[in-house]
Amino acid sequence: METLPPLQKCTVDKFSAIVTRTHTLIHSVAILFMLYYRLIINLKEIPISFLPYWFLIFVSELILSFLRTLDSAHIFSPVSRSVYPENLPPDDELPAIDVFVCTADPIKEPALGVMSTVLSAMAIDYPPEKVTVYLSDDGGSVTTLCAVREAWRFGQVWIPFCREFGVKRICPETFFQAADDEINGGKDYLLERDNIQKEYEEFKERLKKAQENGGTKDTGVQFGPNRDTVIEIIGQRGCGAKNNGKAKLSSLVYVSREKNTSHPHHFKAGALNVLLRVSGIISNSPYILMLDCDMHSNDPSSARQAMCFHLDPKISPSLAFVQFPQRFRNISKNDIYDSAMRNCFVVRWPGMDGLIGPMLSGTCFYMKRKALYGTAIHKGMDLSELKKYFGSSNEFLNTVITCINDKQNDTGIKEFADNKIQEARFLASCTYEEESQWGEEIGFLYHSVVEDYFTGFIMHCKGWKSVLYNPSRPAFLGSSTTNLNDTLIQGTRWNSGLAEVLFSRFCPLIYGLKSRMPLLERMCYAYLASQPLFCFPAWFLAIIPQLCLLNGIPIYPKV
Ligand SMILES: O=c1ccn([C@@H]2O[C@H](COP(=O)(O)OP(=O)(O)O[C@H]3O[C@H](CO)[C@@H](O)[C@H](O)[C@H]3O)[C@@H](O)[C@H]2O)c(=O)[nH]1
Ligand SMILES: [Mn+2]
Repeated sequence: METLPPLQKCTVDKFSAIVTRTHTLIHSVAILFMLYYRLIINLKEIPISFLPYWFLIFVSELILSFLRTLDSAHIFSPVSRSVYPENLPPDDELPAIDVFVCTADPIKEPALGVMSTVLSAMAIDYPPEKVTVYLSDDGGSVTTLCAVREAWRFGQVWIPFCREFGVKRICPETFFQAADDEINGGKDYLLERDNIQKEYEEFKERLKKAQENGGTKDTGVQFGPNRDTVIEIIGQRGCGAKNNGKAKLSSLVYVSREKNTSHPHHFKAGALNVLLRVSGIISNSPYILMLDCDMHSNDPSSARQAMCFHLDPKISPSLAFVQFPQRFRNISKNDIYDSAMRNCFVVRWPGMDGLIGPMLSGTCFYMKRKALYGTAIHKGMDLSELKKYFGSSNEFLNTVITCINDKQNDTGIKEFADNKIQEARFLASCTYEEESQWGEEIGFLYHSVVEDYFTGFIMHCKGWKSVLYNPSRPAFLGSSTTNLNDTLIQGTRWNSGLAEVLFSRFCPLIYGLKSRMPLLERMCYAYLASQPLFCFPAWFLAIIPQLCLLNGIPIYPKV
């Protein structure tokens, strides 16, 4: 049998595994000694008034030992991966990709940053007719709608420019800010660069005006707290005007779902599920790249890198998503709050990658659409069965059938009739999900505000796998929290979301056991879900030893 050239390789990092396992062993022995000391101590010798202190310290030590034990699973067998995109099938055989970009607040997430993400997504190195970019605007803002129209206009010159000169920094904002543009072009390049820079300044100016006027008056739509769906095909496989029409552009779609204060909107998970349905009837691509609006693409080759995993027949049948690490461009020198989250992306995720896969991390991942459609769905189901899961739109159900039969459209948007827009609006309405399994079994799950963690966990429980790919050039770059206030708000949200999972029937240690998730992977999920418990030892150990010291109460053995 002919062997195909490899698409990807996975290497176990043996040295790191030995070091970390030895460290875990030594650490565990120390923990056992400590627990032994607490247990053999004769409580009768301790004055009654000291007992509460002893008890709280002991509880803290137990919680920390428990967390430490769970944590050790992460580093059991770290792996690293490499890809060979040159071995991918020819462009016309590559599968189509939908890109989802989410924005929610036009003030906190300024239009220029959001449009940088949109433009960088449109400029990825992939056949443009196979890419459809969707912008979900949960803020329902006229400014964003105007801005995305302007972005399409600027894209007509920006994308041909990136293609022609092989620009890697495909986000215009970072391209023009950087001192070195990584390109060794001649006079032609410099001239063109100057032209594009002028166009970029004008584009920024137009965005600024749109922001000042609250959008221009001729948008033809009205937004408010209770508002209708707005879906607009901003551009459909257009051609770059400045390149004699040679360089094609991917399609761009704007979606602002219906909002009504009497219906729950389920935050980002709700927005993503609307995009899943709307994109289903527009382009129905088998793979989806998800990006937060502050996370732009920094390397055009990420799509091909991800396809090296998704198209590898050895791993692809059970592969749900390829996660890229989140990397940030605004990290301060000392990063005292670990806003870069190196503990996840550098240490824990590569370790989980050696088990059944890293957790879903909200943004920077290429997901297989089918994996979001639940495991209860199988080939041969009829429309009435599917309706119970996916709601009542026959048009959408047909796209689900195409998806589960692996017969998806590989060419992005084909033709787009007005009646489809009507159907798309119906799919984005706030009542569509009633009497369906959206958010329960289908799509992104609503059980927790950390929808990424929870959706990924359930996928792994159902037998799907994931991989982490960490290229040397960051594939995506975003902005992280940089001050204590924002870090605390974000931390509170994450921890309350994790607590929702920990104290529910989905508690990873129990639910994972029922669904036969491997023990080490279960421990990793349980570790993250148990993060909120850290607050108890943190409080107790920050207060009690000091009080005991001042009052002459011994809580540790004499040395
Ligand atoms: O109702 C909402 C709320 C948020 N978002 C978007 O969701 C993204 C993430 O929200 P953000 O407020 O920036 O949350 P972070 O804490 O920074 O996000 C991290 O944590 C989230 C929850 O786990 C993940 O979804 C994200 O991908 C991950 O980057 C942003 O693009 C928002 O615009 C919506 O679209 N609708
Ligand atoms: Mn964010």
